[in-house]
Amino acid sequence: MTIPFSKYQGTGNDFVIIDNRRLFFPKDDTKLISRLCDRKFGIGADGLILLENHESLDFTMVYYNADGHESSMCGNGGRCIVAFAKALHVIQSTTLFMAIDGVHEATIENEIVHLKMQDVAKIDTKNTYSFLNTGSPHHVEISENLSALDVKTEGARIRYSDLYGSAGSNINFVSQKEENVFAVRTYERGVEDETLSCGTGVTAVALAMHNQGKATSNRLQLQVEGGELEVRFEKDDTGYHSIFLIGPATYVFKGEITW
Ligand SMILES: N[C@@H](CCC[C@H](N)C(=O)O)C(=O)O
Repeated sequence: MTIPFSKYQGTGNDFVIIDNRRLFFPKDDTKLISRLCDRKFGIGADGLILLENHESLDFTMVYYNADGHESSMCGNGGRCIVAFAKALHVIQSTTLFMAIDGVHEATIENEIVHLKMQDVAKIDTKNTYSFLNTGSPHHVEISENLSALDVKTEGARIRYSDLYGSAGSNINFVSQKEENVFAVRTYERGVEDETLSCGTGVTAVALAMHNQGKATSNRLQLQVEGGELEVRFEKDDTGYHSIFLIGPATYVFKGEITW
């Protein structure tokens, strides 16, 4: 069997992306997917994404974490599949596509993708953290010493705690740099490690910081280990809407696996 693939990254969150419009990919083969994502025994990636046909929209995005299991929305993966769809000539510079959390609108120009995220009506804020769903579940917590933090150990402790049960959560640690600028490090569920960036994660951080009154603007800069992202949004009585995740989505290389 031969599987052609492309590798893309969005601020260092990296993905194997496969054109599955002919539905040839064995979608239930968890071992194969985790092997392809393995950094020593495979191509290496935080996740694998399939691009498939959709009956009325431009395409469907199917997202798997590096552990081989299909998961909830991936913001950086969403930006990368838009770049991939453009390279395949499936889209030009604007698109509407389907993902697990519903329809997404996006534009791409010079590798910069503006991806519309799902509306967020509810943010649970406790003493030390906020929890919200931006397409994937996110715990957001301020860290006094972000650069020295052992994100893998501390993230795993919270992810597997009674707080989130068997479903778990992604865990984001945040440090405020300026009024509307935040540094973020994320432990990703399904990768079970820190990644260099998480799109739904920085979206959650931006909304949580605004909701807690720590940010004044509706355009926040998020510094992640792999680069910089921007989140824009509107807020009214129903919550946060018109949320956009903005940043680069970059082609890395392509190849094919044969076995
Ligand atoms: N990398 C992602 C989030 C991917 C999903 C996450 N690991 C989960 O299972 O919830 C992003 O950029 O949003």
